[in-house]
Formats: sequence, C-alpha cells, structure tokens
Amino acid sequence: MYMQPNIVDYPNTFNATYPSRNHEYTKEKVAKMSALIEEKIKHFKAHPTLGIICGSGLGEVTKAVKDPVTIAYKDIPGFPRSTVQGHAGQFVIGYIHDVLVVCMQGRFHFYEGYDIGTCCLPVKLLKLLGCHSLIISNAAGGLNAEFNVGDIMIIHDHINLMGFSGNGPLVGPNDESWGPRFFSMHNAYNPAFIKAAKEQMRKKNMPEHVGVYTALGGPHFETVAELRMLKSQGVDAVGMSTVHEVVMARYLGLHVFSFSLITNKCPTTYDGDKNVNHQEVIDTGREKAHVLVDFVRDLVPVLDSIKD
Ligand SMILES: O=P(O)(O)O[C@H]1O[C@H](CO)[C@@H](O)[C@H]1O
Ligand code: HPA
Repeated sequence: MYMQPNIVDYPNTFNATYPSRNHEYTKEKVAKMSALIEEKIKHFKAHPTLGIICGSGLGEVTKAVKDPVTIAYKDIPGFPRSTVQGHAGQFVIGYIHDVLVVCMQGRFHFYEGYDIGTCCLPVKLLKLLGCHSLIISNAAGGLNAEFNVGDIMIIHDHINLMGFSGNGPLVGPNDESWGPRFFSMHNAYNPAFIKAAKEQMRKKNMPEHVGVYTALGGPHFETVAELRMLKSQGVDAVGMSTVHEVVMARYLGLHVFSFSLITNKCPTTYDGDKNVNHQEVIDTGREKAHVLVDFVRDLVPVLDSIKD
C-alpha cells in the first residue's frame, strides 16, 4: 500500500514530502507516551534497561516475566495498533531474573500500512523508557539449507532491501538530540551479545546458527525467483520486519541482539506443494514457545550485564 506522503513546511523555501513520519515523533511526543507507561510501573522503583520486541507468534516469551504489568497499545494515545494475528498489541513489563524488561507483544509492519518511521516508533519509546539494549526477535523463512523449522538463527548482519530504495526510517529532517545524521552500521548486531548467545546455545545443545536476515515489504511471501536471488546474495533468513528497527536502534545508540525463529522453509524449487502461510508461522512459534522462553530467560541477565 502506498502511503500518502506527509507534507511538512520546510524552512523558508518549499514544501518537502517524506516517506517516513519519524520526524513527527519528537522528544516531546514520545516522552508523553513514555510518561504514561512510567506512571503504571512506578511501583518497580526502577526504569527498564532491556527491551524485547516479540515477533509473530513469539509473544509467549513474556511467560519468562515475573509480576508483569500489562499495558495495551490502545491505552497510549498516538501509539499505533497491532493488526496482525500473533501480535497481541501490548507491553508486558516486569522482571526476568533481576532485570526489569519491557516486552512488546506486537510490532508494526510496513505492509499494515504504517510508514517505515512509524514502524520504528517503539524503538524510540524503549530508548526513552531507559533501555540500553534490545532483543529483537522475528519469525522468518529459512533459506539456508542447514536450517530446520523450529531452529533459532542469531542475526549477525542484514541486507536492508527496503532502505536500499530510499524507504528508510531516518529519511527526512534529523533531530540531532535523538541521534546523528550519519552513522555506521558496522557490527550493528553487537558481537559480544552474539558470542554470549552462542555460548547459551552450546550449553543447551541447540544448533548454533548465525546468519544474514533480510526484510521485504510483504505482505505476500516470496516467489521462487526472488528467493533464489536472495540466497545467491548471501541471505539465510527472510522476513518482513526487524531491519529498520535495528537501524533506528543503532541511530539511538542502543545495543542490539536479534534472532529469527525459523518458522518455515523458503521454497527455492517449483516442485511440490510448498505454499508458505501465516498460520504455519504462528503455529511454529507456539510449538517452540518453551524453547524461546528458556533461551530468552537465560540470555537476558547475560546481555544486560554487557554494557558495550
Ligand atoms: O517479523 P515478524 O513480526 O516476526 O513476522 C513475520 O511473520 C509474518 C508472516 O507470517 C510477517 O509479518 C513476518 O515479518
Ligand atoms: O518465508 C517467509 N518470508 C517472509 N516472511 C516470513 N515470515 C515468516 N516466514 C516468512
């Protein structure tokens, strides 16, 4: 769906149009959202330090949270709503071990009709709530032949296909008080976090998959020709999220750990009946919920203790 561009008065000369509404999410506006949440969690007498964005069907990760406070997105004025099955549309805030975490059960996707800046608003909110690091999870199709359905792949890099064509969250005026105009995406996925996660996987006898993720605009799944192209370019897992959230997180100076649950295999041949569908994605998430809960629960204190 094409979004009506937002028209903004650019100083002095002309009206510019921007594909991202990021610049509308000013410090003042996002701070109002953050204040509403802070009011509901003030009994913790601490601010959350780690944000967790739950992918499609991966909301059960919140089972690891003790004494949770739940806040619906609809109760935060100006915050978008989740429209996709498997995204409950609420914050779940509480402790995992001794780390106060904010989980987002539900993210926003470009294909829902949100511009790419709005898809990244949650990252700005998590920053203002006090998070120094994020765990960003997603459900993804596996392109790497070594991956089985139900495996976890640690993301060590991405290809920003939507950003390639100018559809990035930071296109438009920049407010330096959030972050710099230009910044590096080198090692955007924190190497120390990756090392710690691999150690967890080894201890748990999980396959230690590490790979490259890419996101397409969706909502349709990919053709065989598209998947073959992506595979030839080094992509291991395919989804419709995460990449732009990671761009926003790095812009804001947040440390990132990200992983995909491989919910389906991506078909790269025309034979057989290999139709990917969203129900399969959700079902795999539910079936693997116990693995995800265990993985995230043990990872949180380790990641929280790594400050750079
Ligand atoms: O990336 P998450 O939100 O996990 O969701 C993935 O699952 C959905 C497709 O089934 C798409 O939204 C894709 O991006
Ligand atoms: O195969 C897929 N393609 C794109 N997005 C996805 N999200 C889950 N599985 C997939």
